[in-house]
Amino acid sequence: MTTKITIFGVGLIGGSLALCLKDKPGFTVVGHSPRPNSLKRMLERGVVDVATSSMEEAVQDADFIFLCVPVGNLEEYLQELYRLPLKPGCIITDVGSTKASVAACAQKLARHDVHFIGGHPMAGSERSGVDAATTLLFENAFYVLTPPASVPEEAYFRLEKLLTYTRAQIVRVDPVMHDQIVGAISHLPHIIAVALVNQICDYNANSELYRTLAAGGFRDITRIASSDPIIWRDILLSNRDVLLGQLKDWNREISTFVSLLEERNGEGIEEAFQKANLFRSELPEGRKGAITSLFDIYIDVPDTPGIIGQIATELGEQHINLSNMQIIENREDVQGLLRLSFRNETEMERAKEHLQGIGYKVYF
Ligand SMILES: NC(=O)C1=CN([C@@H]2O[C@H](COP(=O)(O)OP(=O)(O)OC[C@H]3O[C@@H](n4cnc5c(N)ncnc54)[C@H](O)[C@@H]3O)[C@@H](O)[C@H]2O)C=CC1
Ligand SMILES: O=C(O)C(=O)Cc1ccc(O)cc1
Repeated sequence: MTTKITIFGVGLIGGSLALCLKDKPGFTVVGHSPRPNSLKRMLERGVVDVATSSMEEAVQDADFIFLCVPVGNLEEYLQELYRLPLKPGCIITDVGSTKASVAACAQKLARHDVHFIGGHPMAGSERSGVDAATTLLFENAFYVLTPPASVPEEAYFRLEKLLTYTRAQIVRVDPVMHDQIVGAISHLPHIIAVALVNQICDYNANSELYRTLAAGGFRDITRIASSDPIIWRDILLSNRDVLLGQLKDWNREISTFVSLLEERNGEGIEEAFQKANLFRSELPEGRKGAITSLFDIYIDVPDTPGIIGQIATELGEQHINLSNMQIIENREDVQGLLRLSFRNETEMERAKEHLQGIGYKVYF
């Protein structure tokens, strides 16, 4: 007997889930999109076994249905789904970055023959679309599930078992609590990163030097400001009430710094840094958090045409997943410094070893 898994919205997250589940014994992965181009691309990339624009065909006999569309579209998808004939016992889940609104919607629609369990894989990136999908995305990350009390344990365990293929750690959280916590550690930092980049963008209108000197660390800490505008518009609007409260607290934190500076209060500044230092030192290590870390190495490269392609091919041939690459400084006839970013330490270590082995000088 085959297990049919249907995915609506085969983009970064839907495509990565599809890749984790496809080719597993007894599984058939079906991708849905209303757009012919998306259907063609998901088949070309080989992330699904079957691609269809028919919602009825997609859900017919499905054991699991994943909604991986933007948060703002989850309600309309749920409403449509609940009108269709579904396999008794079918589990519907989503991957949205907020959980309270979708949980409330599913509770209103409730159907006795199917189970809705909200989900949120707490890993991702600033990139989007099926081309950015990867099997490694969820490895070593947390995957939040928010089952309502009405869902039988048997159904919860069935979903939990399926998700072991993502190699993420499942955690069970109340949806309202989820939105409070994820608002603070993911949504608020995205707002702050965008506001900070936009502030510097405005300064840059007076001198291009702002952009030039913002290389390196500034670029790293504001990576999340490059996230998809539609995905993030929906997340912020969905978690609006929580974020309005947290932004008030943020304003208070910033006002404290304004006062400390106005009063030239050096002791207060030291205390603020000490408090932050202590809390940061206690953050868990060795597991992906809500915001993905990048693992970077640097190599000297000659300034010759096609060098980036050569390095990418070298790593590709070793099946090493490169997340990003950038020339830091490259003048004609001078050695350039190439930054290579990886999503995990293992890939970074393999790249380091391989590049050293073929004669590159590697810095880390
Ligand atoms: N980007 C990230 O790192 C993470 C995102 N999420 C959540 O995952 C969901 C999907 O996000 P991503 O995969 O990043 O986005 P994406 O843009 O890569 O994929 C979204 C998919 O939904 C489809 N789609 C877009 N607009 C649609 C619409 N109006 N109606 C129907 N389909 C539409 C797109 O064609 C695409 O296949 C969102 O709910 C997001 O909150 C969860 C964890 C991490
Ligand atoms: O780019 C990053 O590191 C992210 O912050 C990814 C991310 C985006 C949305 C989520 O709900 C969870 C993780």
